[in-house]
Amino acid sequence: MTPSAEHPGAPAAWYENDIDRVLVSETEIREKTAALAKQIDADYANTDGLLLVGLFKGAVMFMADLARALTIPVEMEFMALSSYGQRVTSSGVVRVLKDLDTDIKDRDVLVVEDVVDSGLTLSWLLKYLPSRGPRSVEMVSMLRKPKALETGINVKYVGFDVPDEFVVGYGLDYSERYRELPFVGVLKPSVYQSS
Ligand SMILES: O=P(O)(O)OC[C@H]1O[C@H](OP(=O)(O)OP(=O)(O)O)[C@H](O)[C@@H]1O
Ligand code: HPA
Ligand SMILES: [Mg+2]
Repeated sequence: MTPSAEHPGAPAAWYENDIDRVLVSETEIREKTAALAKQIDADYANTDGLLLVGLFKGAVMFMADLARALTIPVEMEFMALSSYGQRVTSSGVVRVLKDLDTDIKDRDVLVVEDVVDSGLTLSWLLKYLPSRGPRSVEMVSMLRKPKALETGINVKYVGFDVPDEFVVGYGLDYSERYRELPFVGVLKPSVYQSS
């Protein structure tokens, strides 16, 4: 599908030349978010409030949509971790750019991610968060790549399994661009091979 397929008649947008194809459309994202929220609502129905921990910057769009789709009360916290910078492969090193502002002791924590790719970011968090004494830690990610499955990280709630291609949109960037696109698309390799 081309980016404009969901908005027929709209003029070609600035990003159309950079996107090879749409992998997950706006509509699919909306429907999947509602389905995930329903599942999470049910699983946490008997707890006294869920703490969503979103990872800046990528998870911002998903965090905002998921929080509004849930019907149980939530609190929202953010951490900023970075391992990709201006690259299309992980640097292998997770940098903490912003830590939690709140005590998570005895809280039910749900980490909210845009994508689990090599799994490095989430495996680092899975070592870090338990040292702060939460009652439980689970994860939800809108996207998961095949490498993450190989690492055996248990992401309880997954939106879409996507192929091992560099994707952008719905929070995901290449060199800080494309985060605002409402869909997830495959970036043409020519965009990053030429820069
Ligand atoms: O499973 P991994 O290979 O660790 O990759 C996943 C992480 O990488 C991206 O973050 P990035 O470091 O690009 O920071 P950003 O969210 O600010 O773009 C993405 O948002 C995930 O947090
Ligand atoms: O495919 C991706 N796109 C953007 N950011 C990412 N961080 C890990 N994988 C990706
Ligand atoms: Mg990034």
